[in-house]
Amino acid sequence: MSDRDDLLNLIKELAVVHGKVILSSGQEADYYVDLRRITLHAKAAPLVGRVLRELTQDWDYEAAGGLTLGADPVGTAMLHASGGEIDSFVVRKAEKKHGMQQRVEGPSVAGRRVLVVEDVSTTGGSPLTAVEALREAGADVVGVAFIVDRGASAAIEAAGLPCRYAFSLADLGL
Ligand SMILES: O=P(O)(O)OC[C@H]1O[C@H](OP(=O)(O)OP(=O)(O)O)[C@H](O)[C@@H]1O
Ligand SMILES: O=C(O)c1cc(=O)[nH]c(=O)[nH]1
Repeated sequence: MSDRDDLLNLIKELAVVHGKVILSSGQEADYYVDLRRITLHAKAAPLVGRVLRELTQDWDYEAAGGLTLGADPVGTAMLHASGGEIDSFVVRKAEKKHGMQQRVEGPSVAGRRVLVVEDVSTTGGSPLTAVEALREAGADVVGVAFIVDRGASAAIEAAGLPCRYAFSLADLGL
């Protein structure tokens, strides 16, 4: 079995939760894909890194990350995966008020080509918030990549950014 097959099986087994939930956007839904159960899982996290590196292997970027918290272990998994050295970064939901007062944490992204990642995206609001903060920090955003697309890829593309994802809702049987 491939890394992609192994990751898909783990997501189906561990992360799909049925029942009424409120999503980040305020929308109501009948199921949740809790990918923190995957991105923080000993066996699944390395698969996330390899699958997203493979998915974006023809894109030229020097660092990967996104809006905290869902994106954080995705960027870190990619940093640890083979395929050439990349950094990671964390985009805070708001600028830190003390210390270095950064919105984007990690090695500087100014003047560098970066990839925005997410665990799962529904509206595109979270990755597009990260894109805006990264551009303000002087980064060149080359594209956006998710583990699961819950419908956001059209909004990302409408904003003029290429978007790729490892799995659709149909892949998950949802
Ligand atoms: O913004 P959307 O494109 O619709 O995507 C949904 C967002 O919801 C989740 O995070 P959540 O807002 O629950 O916050 P967390 O990462 O801090 O847990 C997920 O990690 C995405 O960031
Ligand atoms: O839209 C969201 O907030 C959302 C949906 C989902 O399935 N999983 C998740 O972590 N967030």
